[in-house]
Amino acid sequence: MPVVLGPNRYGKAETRLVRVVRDGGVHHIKDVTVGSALSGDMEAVHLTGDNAAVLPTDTQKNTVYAFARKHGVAEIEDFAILLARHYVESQPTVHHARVEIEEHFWDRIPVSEDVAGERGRHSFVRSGREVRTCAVHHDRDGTTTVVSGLRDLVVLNSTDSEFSGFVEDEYTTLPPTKDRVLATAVSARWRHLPGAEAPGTAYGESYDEVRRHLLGAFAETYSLSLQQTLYAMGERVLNAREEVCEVRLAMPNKHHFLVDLTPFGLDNPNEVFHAADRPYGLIEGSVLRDDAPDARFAWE
Ligand SMILES: O=c1[nH]c(=O)c2[nH]c(=O)[nH]c2[nH]1
Repeated sequence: MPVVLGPNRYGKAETRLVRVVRDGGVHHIKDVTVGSALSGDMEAVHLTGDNAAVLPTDTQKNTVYAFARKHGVAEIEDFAILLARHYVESQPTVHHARVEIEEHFWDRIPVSEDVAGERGRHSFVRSGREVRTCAVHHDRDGTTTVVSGLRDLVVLNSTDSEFSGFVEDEYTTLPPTKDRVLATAVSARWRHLPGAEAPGTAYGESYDEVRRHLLGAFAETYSLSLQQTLYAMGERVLNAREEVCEVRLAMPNKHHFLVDLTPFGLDNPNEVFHAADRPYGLIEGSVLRDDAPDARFAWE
């Protein structure tokens, strides 16, 4: 039976890079995980083993470290754009590059003024914060797409959440509730309008603001379902941030079940919960401007 090569890409996944910037005794660290995936004239390597078109994944890893030294790592989107364009522009056989980066936050460990003054400020504790993400594509036709995001942003409302009025069939046992705990770990990705990748785009400020609006909408929405909360979060970002044209959210419903304490002669007025970890509801959705331009490969 005749077979053909389908879509393919290759690259180096999860290159771990930590960069230390020294400002006298005050140090700053940037901790990122970089993945690159290239595609283009790759028929020969798959069909005959001819590697002439292949920029080794080892070289891609080295490029990440060399670029960190040459260009620094400021906003992850800018670093990803730099790398993606470099692969396409320097390699005739590479037609398309995807670079994804995750940033892991560190907090400074407070030290007493005496120690800080004498020995500097160079101690950090890994933050319990979310992970910041981005995925950049650059294509030989000149198109660059930028998707920013975050994951593991864990949030909880201890009231102002209901879930009732749902379909009940012969398998339904869930009691309707007018007051429940609503908790989730938000994964959000947002697509920047084309052109947003122009140098100088303030990705850091954009990130902080989108995060602020996601949290604000979660906290301020009286929730009738996680689906409704998801939409409100996406809508808030789109109304507030003109550089964003689409928001995709994935939110696991981290169920909190009221524990039955009657065997112990105790009541439980919405106070003691079992925080279950699985299975969990998974609510996913996209919210976009009605005039959002075609996403092309942005989400791939
Ligand atoms: O917000 C919710 N949406 C659902 O679709 C659902 N289904 C369920 O069992 N609990 C919930 N909660």
